[in-house]
Amino acid sequence: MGQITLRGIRKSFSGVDVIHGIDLTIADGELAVFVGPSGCGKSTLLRMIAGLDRPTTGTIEIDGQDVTRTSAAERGLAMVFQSYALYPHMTVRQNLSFGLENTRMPKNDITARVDDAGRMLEIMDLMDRRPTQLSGGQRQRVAIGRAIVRNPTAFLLDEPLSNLDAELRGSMRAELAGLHDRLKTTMIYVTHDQIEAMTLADKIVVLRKGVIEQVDTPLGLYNRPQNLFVAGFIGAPNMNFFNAVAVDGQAELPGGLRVAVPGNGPVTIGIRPQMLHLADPDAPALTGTIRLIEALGAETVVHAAAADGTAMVVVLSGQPALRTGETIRLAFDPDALHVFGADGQRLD
Ligand SMILES: Nc1ncnc2c1ncn2[C@@H]1O[C@H](COP(=O)(O)OP(=O)(O)OP(=O)(O)O)[C@@H](O)[C@H]1O
Repeated sequence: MGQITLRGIRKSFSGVDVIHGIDLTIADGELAVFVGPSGCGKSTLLRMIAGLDRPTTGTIEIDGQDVTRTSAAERGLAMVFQSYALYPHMTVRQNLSFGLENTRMPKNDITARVDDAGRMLEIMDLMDRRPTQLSGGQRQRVAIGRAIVRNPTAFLLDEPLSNLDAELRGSMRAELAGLHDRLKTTMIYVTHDQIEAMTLADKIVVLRKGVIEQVDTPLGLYNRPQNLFVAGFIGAPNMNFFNAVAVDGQAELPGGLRVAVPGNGPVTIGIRPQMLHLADPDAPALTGTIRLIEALGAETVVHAAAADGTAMVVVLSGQPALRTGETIRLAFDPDALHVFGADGQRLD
């Protein structure tokens, strides 16, 4: 089991509030990702779940038991950090078994667990090496192995891949997802990288300034962001935003294109760069002047500016014949629009 519930969690450091009241349940077996910009409180939240920090107010439950005042060691959780924190003077095998040697576990059982983890992570041939003789990816595997051998109720991972280069990060991400599929143990994973969050998570918790902005599946966040912050944070390149005024259920985009929108008064209309395509010559269109073209082969990223100066980014498939300085005329499916009110909340 490994259900984790946070109720009314607040945290202040020296009188400054950094977590403003968080209620959240992570189901048993779920892979939840905390994502948000630097300083939003992801690590602080994880450290409180781990028992390394105390909440100022609120309670933390694991499988229905209040553990708010329980020590880190007694919570049955395993934490993996960005800095692998391996013991440099010990071999890989010793690093893996060390945490179990202080328990009453028989030696044979320890060896069996360490071998299981070693096989799972494909590091059996590295067992006699010391951390300095390992690559960054191998070290991170050992750090994860050290968490696995403890057979924890849940894994808490704080930016575990951020020391690795982009390619290795991608393959380790896939390995972690595979590991979670096999172990089916609750995992909470902290990252500021929304692509990492999108590819790994069952559930994403988007944080900003110590507040939860939205909790949803990756596609739930992508398809129906509840506010401007989530809309702008999830998805790459970022969503395009146009300020407009809704009158009688209609608003005008740059170029004079009228679209149906819910509500009245000032609105922000969002369209993802991938949802735009070139308009037919005579059709009404969203228009802008092309500033920069990035030809990536399979797709072309066009940076343009509307007449009022609003920047927009368009991802077109293939290699359309476009030039900087030209006007680009764009169309989209009306369902692709995201409309937000003056308070930044989604309107439909
Ligand atoms: N021990 C501490 N004392 C004082 N302030 C702290 C302490 N730990 C964290 N903070 C503050 O709390 C806020 C949240 O920090 P936290 O490390 O949780 O953010 P984060 O989302 O994990 O950021 P990052 O992605 O940069 O690691 C920040 O403003 C930080 O300066």
